[in-house]
Amino acid sequence: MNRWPPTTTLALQARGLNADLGGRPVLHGIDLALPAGRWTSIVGPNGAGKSTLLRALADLLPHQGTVELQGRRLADWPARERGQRLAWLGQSEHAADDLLVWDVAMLGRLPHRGWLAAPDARDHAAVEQALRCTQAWDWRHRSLGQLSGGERQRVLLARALAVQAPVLLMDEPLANLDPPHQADWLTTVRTLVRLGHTVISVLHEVSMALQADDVVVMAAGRVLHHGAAAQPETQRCLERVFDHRLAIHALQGQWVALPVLTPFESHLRDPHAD
Ligand SMILES: Nc1ncnc2c1ncn2[C@@H]1O[C@H](COP(=O)(O)OP(=O)(O)OP(=O)(O)O)[C@@H](O)[C@H]1O
Repeated sequence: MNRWPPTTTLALQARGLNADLGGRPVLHGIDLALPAGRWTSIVGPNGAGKSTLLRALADLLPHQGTVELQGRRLADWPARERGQRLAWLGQSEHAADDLLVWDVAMLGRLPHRGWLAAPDARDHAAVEQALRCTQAWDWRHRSLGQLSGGERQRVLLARALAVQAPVLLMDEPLANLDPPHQADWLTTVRTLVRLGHTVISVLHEVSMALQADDVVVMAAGRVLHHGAAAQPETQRCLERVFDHRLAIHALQGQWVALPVLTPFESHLRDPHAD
């Protein structure tokens, strides 16, 4: 039987993490140990604090408490080394519309390049591999502003992949992606994990989140549960945190979350009534 938590090294560890937004506490003393070489999904209702937690883990947000990346406090890593080890894909990221797709992906190589140094062959190879992986290679000469929402998301994903970091944090990476590209993303994540990378993603699609090795369930700025996706305790916690408005079923060797419909009086009024 598989034991959980797995006895492995940690990619990221948070201790006593608190964060405020707009003067309001949003994260409340979060302790979290995220194992290396696994894919962890962070799931919870709207406003639970998932994005805030991810941003705090990436040190993109002022916070109290400590975060360690590969056993060393974030603040103690030289910026460049940290940038090589921790890649980030944010939610609805803004990037300059006039930048070419190639140049956006090349931004992922900045932590690997010397000050004002031109990209070398390794940078070119990493960018090409990332753009091909997200099937954005054919648009490399187009500007970001000429792309649809999903195409743009694939370029931003390529930028994160081009870093070739051992740890990847992704907030809503599936936003705007059609089903084939969601499936491609899944394949990419599985491949990265097989190669020893750590992936931590915030996902709204619970069925997709259940494909991960582990799931962190959040509500109201706290971690309610952290366990293997296949564990019954994890799945019951997910059903609970969404007020039993979804039910998790086994289907063809995968876990799927289906909506639970309850009869309720509609807030929509029939304009022809009366
Ligand atoms: N700039 C801000 N100022 C004040 N409060 C904020 C700000 N940004 C977010 N919040 C609040 O912080 C809480 C956590 O937000 P966060 O975006 O981390 O939640 P989330 O779990 O990622 O939500 P969602 O599933 O809707 O993306 C929410 O209650 C939200 O209203």
